[in-house]
Amino acid sequence: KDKTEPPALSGWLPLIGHGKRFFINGFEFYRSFEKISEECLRKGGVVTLYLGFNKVYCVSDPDDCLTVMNMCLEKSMMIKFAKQFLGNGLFTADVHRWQTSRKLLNPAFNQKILDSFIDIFNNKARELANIFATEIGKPFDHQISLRTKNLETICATSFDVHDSESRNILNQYLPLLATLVIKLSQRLQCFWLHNDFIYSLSSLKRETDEIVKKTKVLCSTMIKKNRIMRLNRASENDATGKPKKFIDLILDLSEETDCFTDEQIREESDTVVVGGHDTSASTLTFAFTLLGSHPHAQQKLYQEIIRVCGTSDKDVEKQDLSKLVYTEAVLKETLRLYPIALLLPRYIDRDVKLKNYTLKANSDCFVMANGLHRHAIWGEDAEQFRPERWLDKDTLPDAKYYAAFGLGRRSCIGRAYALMSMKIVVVHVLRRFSISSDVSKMEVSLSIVSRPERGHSILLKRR
Ligand code: HEM
Repeated sequence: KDKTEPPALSGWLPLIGHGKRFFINGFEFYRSFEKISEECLRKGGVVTLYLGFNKVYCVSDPDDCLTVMNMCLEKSMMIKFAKQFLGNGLFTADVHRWQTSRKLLNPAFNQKILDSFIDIFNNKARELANIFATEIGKPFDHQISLRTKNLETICATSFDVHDSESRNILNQYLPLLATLVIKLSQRLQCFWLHNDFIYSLSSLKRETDEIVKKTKVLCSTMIKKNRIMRLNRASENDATGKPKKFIDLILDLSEETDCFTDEQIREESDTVVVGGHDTSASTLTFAFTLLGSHPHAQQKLYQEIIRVCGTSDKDVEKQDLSKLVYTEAVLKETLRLYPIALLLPRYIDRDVKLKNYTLKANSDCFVMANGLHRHAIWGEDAEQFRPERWLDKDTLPDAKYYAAFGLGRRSCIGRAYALMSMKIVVVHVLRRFSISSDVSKMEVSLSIVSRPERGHSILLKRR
């Protein structure tokens, strides 16, 4: 027996390996990965999982997670399934392409441009609170309006979408994106469809192609509209030195360099929309459910909000954001307990030496954010929702072990965007309503990202 090879996960079966742990519904899939990460932690932080004959390493030891993420920038074959839709956009791109695109697109997410979005963030958060106001006094599923508003926000900050035609596009976009995520997750879970040839013969491929086609048309229409508007505005952005929105930056780059073809602009645009709306919507759904079940934390949060932003309905201002320390702690703690990207899949392109084992080249690896976030480094209360842990620098583990936005160089480009926009939503909602809920009833499901699926409803009371 090769002592450098990590121990196998329990429950291996001939031919299918651990495939049974995948071929299940979304709730069971989430639960399955909770169990895998528990076993992984018990067995020392690294285990091997087999999907048919394919080997996938699962890693949750903090230092080993960092080693993998620093050494391996290539995404695993399973992430590349999403290329059918996102092509060589940042999230799915091969490393070589990714390096160029990431450098060119970083400026679309810098602090200066984020600051210019503050009015949009405030307006959208206020609209959301107005929708919540119609639901007072009865339990309701806040996830639906969060998804809709977040999609509107990401599109309003990345593109110019103002007229009724653009709004019409957005209405069609949301259900198509939701269906696509389900279809891509189905391929991930049916491990025999990981083989490109078998997949090419499947009805799932044909159905997915159909939805991809429709989604591409919507995004391309939005890009075309922006191209025309940009021509009409001439080079106004350059003249005034105003920071460029994502779409203006990428259209300029496509003219100045040969880095982005029309299809690549579409791929990057869809990537930003997909990466930017559902993740924040799920995080806020978790956060409000957790706050509703932890009145003490909610009260502390409310006190901070009225101290920094006041009780009136005025906008959150730029200088308020850094003072919303507990608000940020609540969001980080939510993502520690419920990381939206439960798994960070990487391709192991060379032998990777870990503390006790060696991961062999040409295999896949899941860096398990849920295991890492519940590791002993977080203390004995790692299972509990305790935003205060973020305020105590003496006991808080090093920031490099927090994987909610990924680890290492290939982490989330929208991290600062996400924290800023979510803080503003929390202020607008908490200032107007108190929340109650029962997180013990919440069931989480995993389809690409994790999301609350049942039992997460909240009850609002006007303050
Ligand atoms: C709470 C909100 C968010 C969470 C939890 C989140 C999480 C993540 C994670 C974990 C990754 C890395 C995945 C990996 O290593 O395999 C990632 C990548 C990415 N995210 Fe986010 N994200 C959020 C919000 C956003 C927003 C608002 C945007 C856009 C405005 C965005 C755009 C992206 C993009 C484009 C990538 C790919 C980056 C690259 O490979 O260079 N995300 N995100």
